[in-house]
Amino acid sequence: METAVEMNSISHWFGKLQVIHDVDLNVEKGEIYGLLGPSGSGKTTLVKLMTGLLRPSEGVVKLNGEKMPALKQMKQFGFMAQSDALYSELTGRENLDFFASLYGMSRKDRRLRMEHVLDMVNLTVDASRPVHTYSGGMKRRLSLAASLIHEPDLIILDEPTVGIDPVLRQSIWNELNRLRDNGVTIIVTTHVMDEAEKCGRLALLRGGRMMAEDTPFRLKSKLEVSSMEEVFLHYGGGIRA
Ligand SMILES: Nc1ncnc2c1ncn2[C@@H]1O[C@H](COP(=O)(O)OP(=O)(O)OP(=O)(O)O)[C@@H](O)[C@H]1O
Repeated sequence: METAVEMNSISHWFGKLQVIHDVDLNVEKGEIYGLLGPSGSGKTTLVKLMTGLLRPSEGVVKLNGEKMPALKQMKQFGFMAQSDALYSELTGRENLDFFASLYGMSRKDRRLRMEHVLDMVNLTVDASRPVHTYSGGMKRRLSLAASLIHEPDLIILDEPTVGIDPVLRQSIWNELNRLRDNGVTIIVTTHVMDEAEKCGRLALLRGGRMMAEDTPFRLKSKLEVSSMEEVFLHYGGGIRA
């Protein structure tokens, strides 16, 4: 198996506060890897460290075997942050066109790809409206579409389905599974249990520490419990950091 993301002995401090404690993590190419943990456990910080948005105080991050930060790698992944980086005066389609242009896609590729990702997130009908008229969920969906516009082979999604209704959430997960089947690596942070259940492997975080890492099935069977909720409570709620 080839490794998409490798984190070795990662620790991170904000000032005097240590928020990540000696994390080792490997994400294989073509898997859906989840980071599950309560609020403040370090999920966003970890994904920012992966993407090179933050440099770790200690340790090494590699993307596709290359030490970060590396410009080439930074162009090759899609990142959907928690806060939407959209232009509210522009329409949905204009926003996507802008992001596509950053990646140097040709006009024709851009048009085809835009329509595809708009359809995927069910925004085709609303694509000509300015983003300031969108609901929170619509903005999230547009952000997701923007992170996929250049067909990246690694996508990192920070709580992608917050504010998205269950039907659409299901359709987004269908699309993520389809991308995975085509060899795309997906890293997703979540604190929603049914979403965690859909990941191939999961890392459970608590207080910036990796408490456990395995498939959802094995995490449950090791603890002899039947739900992810119980796993989450065992590692997240039952142990004080
Ligand atoms: N720029 C920063 N400066 C100082 N402390 C920070 C900064 N960013 C995050 N932190 C702290 O680091 C810890 C981890 O935060 P992080 O955002 O990574 O958690 P999270 O698991 O993503 O939480 P949530 O689910 O609420 O988004 C928290 O204690 C947070 O207050």
